[in-house]
Amino acid sequence: MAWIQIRIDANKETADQISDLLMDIGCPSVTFIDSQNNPVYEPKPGEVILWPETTVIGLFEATHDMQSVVTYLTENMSEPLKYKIEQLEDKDWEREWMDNFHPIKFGERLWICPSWRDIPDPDAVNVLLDPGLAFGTGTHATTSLCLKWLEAQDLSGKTVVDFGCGSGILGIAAIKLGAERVIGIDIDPQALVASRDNAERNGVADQLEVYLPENQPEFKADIIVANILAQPLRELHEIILGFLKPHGAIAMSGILEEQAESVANVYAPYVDLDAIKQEGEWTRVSGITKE
Ligand SMILES: C[S@@+](CC[C@H](N)C(=O)[O-])C[C@H]1O[C@@H](n2cnc3c(N)ncnc32)[C@H](O)[C@@H]1O
Repeated sequence: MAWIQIRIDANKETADQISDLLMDIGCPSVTFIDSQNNPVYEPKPGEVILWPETTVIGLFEATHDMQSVVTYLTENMSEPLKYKIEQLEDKDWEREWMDNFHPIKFGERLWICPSWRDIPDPDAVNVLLDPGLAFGTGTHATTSLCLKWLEAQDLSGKTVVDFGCGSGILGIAAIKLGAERVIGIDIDPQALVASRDNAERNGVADQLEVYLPENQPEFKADIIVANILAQPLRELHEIILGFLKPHGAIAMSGILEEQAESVANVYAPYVDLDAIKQEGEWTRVSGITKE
């Protein structure tokens, strides 16, 4: 497959924002390089990039409309966009990209493994997921916070909602950790396709249902995990809490450190909240519903 990349000048303050914006528009691979010369680097969950001058590289299929990428970044960035767009030689790049992704462990027993790598521990709970598929691959701190929370729950026989399912990574992990049924909900139809494909690849398709919000059926779940953003988490709190049975467990991420208190305040009347958990600049708000 042919590829095209956008190289964007960034710094310590803007690198994460640019990475998040690229992921928002479905960029299948975001990497950082030190503008002063260090090798290509995929940050670990929650890791903060420290180089003063960083280049953020977003990779797209060659047919992608790069003008729409530039427009989206320009409209949403806090600083003027400085970038270069380059066509890539296929083979060398693909090799380098694949070399950069390794299985990642979350908690005691959960691994997210790219399909081209050996599974480090066949007896562990292994989710196969390729970083080439957008919408969440475990390398982002918000996904990591949710995976660690799920790994610590007793999911046996439970019904779980994956709200903002993206790649389906959280729902698939929940099934592999013991959940009986997962309902994935996303506003993006492509995310529903990706979730279904990934569930099939992991042999759990018969336990995962996916819906657009307007099509979701009536149901009550034991657990909900919602990795979207602070604003929709606040605005949709009645809908989100409405999915849960009494004393259901909820974990939310996609919440920046400075937004955590405002999300917690909205949920506090209905949820006995745990201590807020943080990775890098991202947080997780979780707890058990009071009724
Ligand atoms: C950051 S991704 C999370 C993907 C995956 N669950 C993870 O943890 O890596 C957020 C997902 O939420 C979806 N989303 C955003 N707002 C939503 C809403 N109001 N209702 C449902 N899904 C939403 C987006 O389309 C996107 O797929």
